[in-house]
Amino acid sequence: MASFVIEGGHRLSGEIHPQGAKNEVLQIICATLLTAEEVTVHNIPDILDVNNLIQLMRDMGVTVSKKDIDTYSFKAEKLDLSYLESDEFLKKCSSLRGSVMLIGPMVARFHKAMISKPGGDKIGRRRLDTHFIGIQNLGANFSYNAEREAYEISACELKGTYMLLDEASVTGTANIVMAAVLAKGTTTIYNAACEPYLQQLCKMLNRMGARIQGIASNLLTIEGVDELHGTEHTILPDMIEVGSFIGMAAMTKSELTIKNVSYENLGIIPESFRRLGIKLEQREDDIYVPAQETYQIESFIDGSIMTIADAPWPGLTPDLLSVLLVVATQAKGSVLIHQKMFESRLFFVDKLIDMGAQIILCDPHRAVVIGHNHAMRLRGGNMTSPDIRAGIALLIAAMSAEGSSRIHNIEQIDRGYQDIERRLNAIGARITRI
Ligand SMILES: CC(=O)N[C@H]1[C@@H](OP(=O)(O)OP(=O)(O)OC[C@H]2O[C@@H](n3ccc(=O)[nH]c3=O)[C@H](O)[C@@H]2O)O[C@H](CO)[C@@H](O)[C@@H]1O
Ligand SMILES: C=C(OP(=O)(O)O)C(=O)O
Repeated sequence: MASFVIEGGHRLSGEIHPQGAKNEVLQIICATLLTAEEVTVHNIPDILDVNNLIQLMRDMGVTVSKKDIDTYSFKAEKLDLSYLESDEFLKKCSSLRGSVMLIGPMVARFHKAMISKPGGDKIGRRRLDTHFIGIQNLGANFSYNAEREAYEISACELKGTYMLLDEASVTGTANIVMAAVLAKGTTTIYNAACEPYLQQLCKMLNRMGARIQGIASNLLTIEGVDELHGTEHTILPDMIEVGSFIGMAAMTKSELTIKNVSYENLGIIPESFRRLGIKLEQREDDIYVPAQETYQIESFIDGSIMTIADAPWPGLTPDLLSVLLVVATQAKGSVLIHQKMFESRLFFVDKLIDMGAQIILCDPHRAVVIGHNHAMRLRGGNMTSPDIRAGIALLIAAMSAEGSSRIHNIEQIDRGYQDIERRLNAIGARITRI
């Protein structure tokens, strides 16, 4: 397991470019299975989760060509269906959360799929009911093979229907949409998730010949078609990385320009940082964060203590709460961070408390942060990254801390942040991978 050694206290300056969005590209790559024709995808980030999925596609028999540094084409003309039943395939799926989204396209085009319990971060229970019930509603059968700890899914023909999802699951909605585009008749999905990841997926599917209406809303209507065609697609900048860089600039009192952020697709993210008192400006499609000696957390209009909570899009993504929490430790004022969706994502705060942060963990979902107003610097520490976003939050804490820190298990960070130490060192950080 690799580690980062971070020498804290260095200001950053200059420009940084966000990578392509991890959570979008996982959906897009799975969707390339829906056609026998070539799909070319630009702005693919070079990160562990994505590289593992690309390798899985190759193993399945998809012709994958690397056309440029961040451009790949996928041609799923024929698949090795026997590989999908192999122990190796099941093992690979179990270490990759995004692999669950193979079910929708596989059942739609090849009438069968097999999947082990998918991996991803250990951030609490992560149920798959929305995926399974949605695809069952379209006519697929699911059976659990206890010996192999895998689900076998089959369907002669999928038929469109109306469904009201029990929760607006991001990957669940993507899976159902990918199944429904080739189903007979019309599918209506209410309480659909509508993150930019999904908007991008639906737009790409429409370019491939699908008929999806209601994009960007929680009511999608999908008229099934017989087949889909090849297309080209460009992944949006990763909004979670953009937010992580805003937090990093504020914590290290740095002046930073985050380039080409696709501002219109950031939703409530910039405003959430502003509520912590962080100044940021939209300059064309860049975000400029000025160097700030201090930032003051706002109160609600009635004077009550600020709460920052996650919610399904267009609410605040849960993937940025760990970053917002760490940034609050150096703000002036107090804030309640309420992680409603996941139940084990806040436990990393004990590491911040060890570094000197003032945080009360009220329960697994809520933490009160009492900001130091930079009067007391965090101390460097020795810690392990429990999940991808806690990992980047700890990295931000270490970059702002006094002295040197060590973060273990940085594979968690590599899962979602491309070449992060090189990019941060280029703007003034001191991070060494060992
Ligand atoms: C590969 C990928 O794209 N991963 C993202 C995706 O995971 P993923 O699609 O797995 O997450 P889901 O949207 O299914 O659900 C996330 C968690 O939130 C809960 N939940 C969800 C919706 C809702 O309305 N109410 C509710 O409580 C679920 O029970 C679950 O515990 O979406 C999550 C939620 O934005 C993000 O953290 C993950 O980074
Ligand atoms: C939780 C995340 O990823 P995954 O769903 O892949 O575990 C994330 O990106 O913050």
